[in-house]
Amino acid sequence: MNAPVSLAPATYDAASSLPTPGELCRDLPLSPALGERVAAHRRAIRAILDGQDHRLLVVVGPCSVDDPEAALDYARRLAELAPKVADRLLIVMRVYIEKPRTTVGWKGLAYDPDLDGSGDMSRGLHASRSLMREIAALDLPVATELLQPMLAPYLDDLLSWVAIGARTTESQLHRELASGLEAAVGFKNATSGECQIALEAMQSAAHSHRYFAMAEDGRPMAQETPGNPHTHLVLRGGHDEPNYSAAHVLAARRALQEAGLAPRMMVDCSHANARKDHRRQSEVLLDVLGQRQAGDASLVGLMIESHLHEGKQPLVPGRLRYGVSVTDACIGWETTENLLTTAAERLRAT
Ligand SMILES: O=C[C@H](O)[C@H](O)COP(=O)(O)O
Ligand SMILES: C=C(OP(=O)(O)O)C(=O)O
Repeated sequence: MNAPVSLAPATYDAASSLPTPGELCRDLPLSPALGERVAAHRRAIRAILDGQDHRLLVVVGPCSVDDPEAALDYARRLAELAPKVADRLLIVMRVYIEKPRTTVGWKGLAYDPDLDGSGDMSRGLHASRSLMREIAALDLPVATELLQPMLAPYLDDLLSWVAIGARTTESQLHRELASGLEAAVGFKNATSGECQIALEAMQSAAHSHRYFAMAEDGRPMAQETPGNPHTHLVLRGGHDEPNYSAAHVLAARRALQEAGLAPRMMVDCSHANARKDHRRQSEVLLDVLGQRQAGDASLVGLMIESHLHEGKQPLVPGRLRYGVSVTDACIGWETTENLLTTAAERLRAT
């Protein structure tokens, strides 16, 4: 007879234990003033999605945070620029602390803050929450991709916009998670380019769910969610084929309307829309701006992958260049500043 399957780990290593969400949030609390600020950021994003505010939502920042100091340096520059374009753009910073990988690779600050495979996840969680707190305190709304549902209760009080990525939009777990978030959620089309799964994700997330979750004290709990009405499609292209053209946007808008969903979309200027060449992001952005100027109000947002310096670098511990992406290639700060300033000017002229 087979031995009964044991679900307990063979050995328990105390060094691998993590803080509970409650413990981390007590160490790095959300002050009432910061809580108000996050609430205001969320309201501003919802107003755009509801069509009450006609500014363009721009989610911009590094592909991934590998160095919190460089991310903060970037955030300070962005926080200085944001008020100068605030009449036309609502700037939200990408603070991506976990990364989905096509096969394997570094999975982000939360998993491996030392970037050397040592995987100090406890420190990774601390660094991630601490950074998000500092960025929100600069009055920049914080955006992230929620990939591991267990991480949400460690961070969700700080998030104003959440991505469910191309590799997880079809996952029921992520739809359940989105249904309980107060932040707005963008569902990306699949890596194949298929958009239908994102529409289905929006329908699912709008409903209430009951699912397996983790409470503040780390205990499993049955989580009830109210449903999230503030979701939208993110067009990111697929298999190196862009999907931001006016024809693609029209097709997506019709599909949303036929599904009874609000016709609101964000275009990700990077990924397959840029055919994985970061320099093409400007081209995509200018095209989308042209569509907006021609009157397409369903295009409510843009996403840009940008860091302090252009390009990307291989992840070689001890030999990393400051402010250069270790995941997807990004545009540099000067290009970003010019692009956002140009975008605001063009929208003013419309
Ligand atoms: O934006 C990030 C990447 O495109 C995604 O995480 C996949 O990365 P990979 O193909 O380098 O693993
Ligand atoms: C991983 C990302 O995007 P996608 O899910 O579109 O590949 C990202 O925006 O970092």
